[in-house]
Amino acid sequence: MSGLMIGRAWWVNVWTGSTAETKSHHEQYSTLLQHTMQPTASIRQDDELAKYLGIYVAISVLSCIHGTIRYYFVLSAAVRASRNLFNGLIYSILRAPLRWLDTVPLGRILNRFTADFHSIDSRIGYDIGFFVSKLLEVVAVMVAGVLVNWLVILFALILLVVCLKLALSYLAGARQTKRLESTAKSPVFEQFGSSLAGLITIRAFSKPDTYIDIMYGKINRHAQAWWTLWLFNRWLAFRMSVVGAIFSTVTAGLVVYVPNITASLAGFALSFALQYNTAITFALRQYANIELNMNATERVIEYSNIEIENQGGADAPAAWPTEGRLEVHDLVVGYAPELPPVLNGLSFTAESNQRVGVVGRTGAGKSSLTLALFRFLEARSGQIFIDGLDVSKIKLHDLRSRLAIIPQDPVLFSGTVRSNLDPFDEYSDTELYDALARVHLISEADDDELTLTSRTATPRLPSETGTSTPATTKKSNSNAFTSLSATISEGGLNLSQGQRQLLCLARAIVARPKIMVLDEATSAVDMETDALIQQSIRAEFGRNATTLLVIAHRLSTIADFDRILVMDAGHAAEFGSPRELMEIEGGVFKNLVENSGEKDVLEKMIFA
Ligand SMILES: Nc1ncnc2c1ncn2[C@@H]1O[C@H](COP(=O)(O)OP(=O)(O)OP(=O)(O)O)[C@@H](O)[C@H]1O
Repeated sequence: MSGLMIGRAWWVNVWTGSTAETKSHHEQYSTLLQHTMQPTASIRQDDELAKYLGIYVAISVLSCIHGTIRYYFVLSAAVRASRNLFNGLIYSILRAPLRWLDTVPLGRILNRFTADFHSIDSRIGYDIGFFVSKLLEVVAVMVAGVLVNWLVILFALILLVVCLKLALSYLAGARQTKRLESTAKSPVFEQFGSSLAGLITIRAFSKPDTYIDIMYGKINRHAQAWWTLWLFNRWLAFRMSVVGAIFSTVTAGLVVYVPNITASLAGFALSFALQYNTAITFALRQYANIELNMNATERVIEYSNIEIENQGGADAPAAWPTEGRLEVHDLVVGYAPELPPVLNGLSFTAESNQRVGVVGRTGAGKSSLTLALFRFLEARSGQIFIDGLDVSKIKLHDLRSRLAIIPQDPVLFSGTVRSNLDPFDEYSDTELYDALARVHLISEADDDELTLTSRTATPRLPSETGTSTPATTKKSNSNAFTSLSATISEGGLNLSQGQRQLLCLARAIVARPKIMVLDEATSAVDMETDALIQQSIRAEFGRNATTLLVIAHRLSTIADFDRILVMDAGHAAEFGSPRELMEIEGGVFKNLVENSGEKDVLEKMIFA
């Protein structure tokens, strides 16, 4: 019989693993039951039995308490902590400086928002709750042990020390491996994101297999770390089970061979050994899990503490800018402290409502000027004044909300034509259709018709109407945007590049800012549509309305503007009216006009 008991204790510990807890409960109750059912009167009437039963009731009550703590305090605290972490991360990422966004790969940021937040949301709260519950169980079982026999506690302490030592050894290796595992996940995200973005190019060059191999390589590197982590886990689990089994076996041996031990104490000691072992094993494993998953918290906090753009400053007057006068004084700007400046003492002034064209060779600093205007690049020295107000002294939000830009790469969001044109729902349908007509995404005839009707046309995708090619004529675009509810997919991918630019232009027309920057905003549309749009820009942002800063690769776009800024190596090589610049012998602008291939047209525009 004693041999059977020892054997069973060993079997339960070594081979049942995670179900050991359930088994141990079963064990202790069946032991008690066996004792209760013993025909020996001395055991049935044993006073001690009542004491042990009382202890089990106390453990059950504690179990209810730790259940409550686990679900109502620990988990809800974890949810609150996760929400705070998420808010902190999103706040930082949205205000991260340009340089940080340039240098940190998107995959790393995605990893924080996906895998790390999965650990924080789903694992840590659960692990803490489980750890607390098992810790309380350990305490309860130990208290029960003290009440029964000090000898049992001696063994319990030995077991605790051995398990702690094992857990610490495990953590020393697993901690680093977990870091490696988290780091190895980011390249998988990066590779996936960039492959998706370049899918058409990859297929065009018939290189899908190469990219699949690269992807497998990155997945393998991640899997290596993940596999090693699980080996660590098994290492700990096996050793804990062996130690537990030894502890149970020794206890069972004591029960059999110690003279004068009562049946109730024997039953208690055995069930105690099993339950204590399970509790301590799970408590330590959960603690280890918490520590490893805290790695995700550490990574999120790291990105929440990045140096963000300076948001402070004075409030800009409510109506600012009223005139739209732009002055740039000796502006020096660089992309990073360690990089050379890309604007080197740039100076020019755009008077109120003037149209200024910006030209120059690739890399001359045209786009950098627009970034400096919006303070994506902070000035190293020099100032930008708008209506006499130094833009570096006002709140970033005030500055960026009062100016408008149409960048080289138009930005559209998944939604509808309406949500892209008017994200804050501030304008009527009539105004939005007018804007679409002005950029020739719908024809004037469509606009008139739509203005008269209720505009409840069924949403139609440009692809469904066969107009997914760039806007060319009024007629060919007439159906694409006739419903403001028409769907725009993520990044405007169901539109052509030219249509995306035009939609951005329509968005700017609706907002009617006092200063507007167009960075090669119509570079992807054909000549005919470009000419129509230029007409619209002149009509919409003409005299007494808006100061326009237009970066253009086609000289015809800006040839009749009020001022031309010719940039070279980050400074103003020439600045003046097109006529004045044409009179400079050997001047850069004059050279550009003469070598453009449309000299006659341009001269006609300039000297008209
Ligand atoms: N994100 C960046 N990080 C570091 N340097 C940059 C970055 N973007 C541009 N530069 C550098 O700044 C300089 C000016 O670039 P910018 O894009 O302003 O030129 P550009 O005149 O607009 O050219 P393009 O007509 O080709 O758009 C270039 O030398 C370029 O290498």
